Parts: sequence; structure tokens; C-alpha cells
Amino acid sequence: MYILKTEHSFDAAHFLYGYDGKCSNIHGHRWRVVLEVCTEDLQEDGQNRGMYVDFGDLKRDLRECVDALDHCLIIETGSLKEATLAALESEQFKILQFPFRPTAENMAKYFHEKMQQAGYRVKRVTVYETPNNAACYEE
Ligand SMILES: Nc1nc2c(c(=O)[nH]1)N=C([C@H](O)[C@H](O)COP(=O)(O)OP(=O)(O)OP(=O)(O)O)CN2
Ligand SMILES: [Zn+2]
Repeated sequence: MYILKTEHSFDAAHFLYGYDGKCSNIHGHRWRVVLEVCTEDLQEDGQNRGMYVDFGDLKRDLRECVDALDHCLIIETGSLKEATLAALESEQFKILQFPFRPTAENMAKYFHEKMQQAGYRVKRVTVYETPNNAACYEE
């Protein structure tokens, strides 16, 4: 089995709704997303001979997926009062709502699904919330 690995980072704010502790406050992270894709067979001809996929293509696709969240406030649907959300949106803040709590675990699963949808055989996604804390998702 061959495993290719690449990563990209984004800056975003979030909070954990219903959390008893400091993480219930809006705070930011530099989220680091490490993607691993795998294959048993390498390409046999052409420009990509001996490769699963060109790192340039892999990096581009991960970056596209990750940059969609850059400089956003990520919120769990239903975690803010409607009036609060409307007020934030009226200020043109970039807000992304997800139907899950934005933990490192759920974000790892989110990027796993996104890269699968982009056509990759995804082995694992690891999301670092801080340099020391990360969650992995694999199927
Ligand atoms: N299993 C998980 N636990 C926690 C998550 C998570 O996604 N999965 N997230 C948080 C918070 O988002 C928080 O930002 C992380 O807090 P913490 O571990 O306290 O990180 P710090 O680096 O800020 O810790 P210090 O000890 O203050 O340096 C919480 N838990
Ligand atoms: Zn956090």
C-alpha cells in the first residue's frame, strides 16, 4: 500500500455550544489539516508514471477544500439565537454553519468526506486544533 501525505492550514474561530469550560467562548485556532490518501497501484504511463497522484494536484484539491473555511466563524446549527446570527451576518462576517459540533473529531470527518467526494481514496485525515491536540478520522 502506498500512502501520500500532504497538509494545509486555515484560521477560523469557533466555540463549543453546551460545553462547560473556556471553549464555550468564541476563540480562534490555526487549524492544521493533514490528509493521507492511499493506493495499491501506481500509474504506469505518462507524466504521472510511478505516482498515485501528482502532489501538486493533491495539494491544490486539499487547499481548495480547506480555504473555504479560512477566516470564518464556524458554528453548529442552532447554537446561536436567530437574532445574534442575523446581527453577525448583517455585519458581513463570514459564518459557516455545520450540522455538528465543530470539534477536531467532526472537522476531521468533514474533510475526510470532502476529499472522498473529490475522488480520492482517503486513508486518514488528522485535524490539529493546537500544536499538541489533534483528532484523526479514518474509515
Ligand atoms: N476531544 C476534544 N476535546 C476538545 C476539543 C475537541 O475538538 N476535541 N476542543 C476543545 C476546544 O476547542 C479548545 O480550543 C481546545 O482547548 P485546550 O485543549 O484547552 O487547548 P489549549 O491549547 O488552548 O489549552 P491550554 O492548556 O490553555 O494551552 C476542547 N476540548
Ligand atoms: Zn477550540
